Amino acid sequence: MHKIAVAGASGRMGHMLIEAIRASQDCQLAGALDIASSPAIGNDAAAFLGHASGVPVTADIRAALKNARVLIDFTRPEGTLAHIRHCREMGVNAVIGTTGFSEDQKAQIADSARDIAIVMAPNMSVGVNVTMKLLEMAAKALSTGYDIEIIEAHHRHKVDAPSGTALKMGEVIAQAMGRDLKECAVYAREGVTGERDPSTIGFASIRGGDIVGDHTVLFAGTGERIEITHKSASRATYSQGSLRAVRFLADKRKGLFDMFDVLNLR
Ligand SMILES: NC(=O)C1=CN([C@@H]2O[C@H](COP(=O)(O)OP(=O)(O)OC[C@H]3O[C@@H](n4cnc5c(N)ncnc54)[C@H](OP(=O)(O)O)[C@@H]3O)[C@@H](O)[C@H]2O)C=CC1
Ligand SMILES: O=C(O)C1=N[C@H](C(=O)O)C[C@H](O)C1
Repeated sequence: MHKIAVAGASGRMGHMLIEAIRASQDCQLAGALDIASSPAIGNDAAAFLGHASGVPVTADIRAALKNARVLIDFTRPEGTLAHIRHCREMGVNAVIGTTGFSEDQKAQIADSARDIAIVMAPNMSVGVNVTMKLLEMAAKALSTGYDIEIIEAHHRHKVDAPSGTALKMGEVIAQAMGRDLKECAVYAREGVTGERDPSTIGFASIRGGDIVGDHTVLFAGTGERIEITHKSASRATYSQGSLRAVRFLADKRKGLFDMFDVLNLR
């Protein structure tokens, strides 16, 4: 049985994960963590489902990790970093779905992976990760003569932009084309921008309503354009992907992995 603690237990993804763990045959909820200001603190972690899991939501990270073998964390970068420090001390592996990390924060996570095993990915869905492979192939074949624009749309509550998935798509494309995303990304356009530099990769973010997560990469050439699109209709794909990552980590002691490793897409 995979004994799992969930951070951000009363968030959108926290609820999806607790539901998915409850429905699975091989996973068990072993801890539920949220920030001290959360109204869920002290409640049963599955109360929102009308069930009793016997696991209370706590703001005490060490209490949440005490009976767990792995932490699944979909919170905020500063929260994830604090949680991972405790995972490292207590020898608990981690699945990180949080997005919006700085380069320095990513380096801190990579350092923790010298002592514990971590799967970190901005998108846990199988479909998105397969889409990344399609993009790699398209980018190699369309490396000249096509302008690349990445358009993403998410719900009104999302706090980071561009999405972690859009940034990862940009990295995959840039790498396939021998470019460095840090040098060629254009995140905003306004006013007299001049003509488009063909070496750039543009990003556009839309926020509204309850859009779960849409990503389109446009390869715009002369006389034709190719659009590769993924649309999420439910967060269940993210929670199911996270449980696949938990199973993947079961025999791992240390190292930093992503969903390409979990899904054998490398
Ligand atoms: N990798 C993937 O497949 C996916 C990644 N994500 C990412 O996961 C993250 C969470 O998304 P979502 O569930 O929609 O967000 P929510 O805001 O619904 O949930 C976040 C949870 O974390 C808690 N939280 C907020 N700040 C902190 C903090 N500083 N420390 C600890 N906990 C904190 C929130 O508590 P409170 O509500 O009380 O503030 C809440 O319980 C985002 O970064 C998002 O981009 C989302 C979906 C899929
Ligand atoms: O915040 C979200 O909702 C999502 N965030 C992830 C991202 O930033 O890429 C993944 C998914 O698109 C949903």
